Amino acid sequence: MSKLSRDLITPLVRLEGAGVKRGGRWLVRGVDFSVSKGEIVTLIGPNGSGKSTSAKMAIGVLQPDEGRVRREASFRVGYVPQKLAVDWTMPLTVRRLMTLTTSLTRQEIVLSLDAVGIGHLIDAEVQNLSGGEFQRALLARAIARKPDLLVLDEPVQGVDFSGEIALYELITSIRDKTGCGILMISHDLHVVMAATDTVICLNGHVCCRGTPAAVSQSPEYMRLFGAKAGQTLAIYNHQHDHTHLPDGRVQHADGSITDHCHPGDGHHHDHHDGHHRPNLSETRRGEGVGHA
Ligand SMILES: Nc1ncnc2c1ncn2[C@@H]1O[C@H](COP(=O)(O)OP(=O)(O)OP(=O)(O)O)[C@@H](O)[C@H]1O
Repeated sequence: MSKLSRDLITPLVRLEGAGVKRGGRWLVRGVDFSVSKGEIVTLIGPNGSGKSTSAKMAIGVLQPDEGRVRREASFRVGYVPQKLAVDWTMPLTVRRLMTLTTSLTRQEIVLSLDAVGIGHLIDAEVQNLSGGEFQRALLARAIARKPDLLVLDEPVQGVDFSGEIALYELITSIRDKTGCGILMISHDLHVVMAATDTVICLNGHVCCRGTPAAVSQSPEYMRLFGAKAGQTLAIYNHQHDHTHLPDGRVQHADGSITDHCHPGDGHHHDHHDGHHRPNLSETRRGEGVGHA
């Protein structure tokens, strides 16, 4: 088999029925997804639904307590964390931020900062960066490692709408130029990067998965957000047939409550085709559908 065709079919990472248990409680269970080279996978789901936990299993920071995670031997990860454990009372320049955990040459630092459009901020204090500039600095830090898999935990937090579009364009161009796989955690339940190949919706398990809708093509969407937004963002509109209650029980569409999900519920692994197809339709940004 040629290297190229092997690369196309061998995922960089694959989670198979993976779960993490802490203090007698399953944080996530039955998580199945993979990321291949050049592929963009976006995890969505409410707060506490297991997005970060699943991403941490993918990169090996957390070991699964059940199921398994297969990783391509010796692949390199670039990780943009949701939070950075930094003492913000201490002055810190962008240059120093780049080398907090890895050693990089000056040229590697300059090239990475230039690649994300903030080469001029190399000596700026991190505390003074705007939300968008800070996210770019974190992105530069991750791509400096020349990763095969780039993991981005909420890359657009603290960034306004036009900054969000610009960041998503940047992430897509990094994928196009380097061919790395991207695993992204989205802060939004319904709006994802249009270039996403697969959306995985988590709620303690995989509730549903699919491609983002081509809403971005609709004239109404373009009128609302402009043609540029349409190229960058897409709506993932989906409806679940059950709700996970805070105490771990499950409320079904008919109002009944059980300890576990029914076999016919929107679990990916209970469906014959393996996928619970989302209902894709034209929805405006911010118009939510009920999330289970
Ligand atoms: N080490 C741990 N011990 C116990 N519980 C944990 C641990 N780490 C995470 N959790 C819990 O696991 C659940 C999933 O957390 P996780 O951070 O994966 O969710 P998330 O979907 O990324 O959330 P958010 O959108 O708020 O970032 C949460 O209820 C969290 O409190």
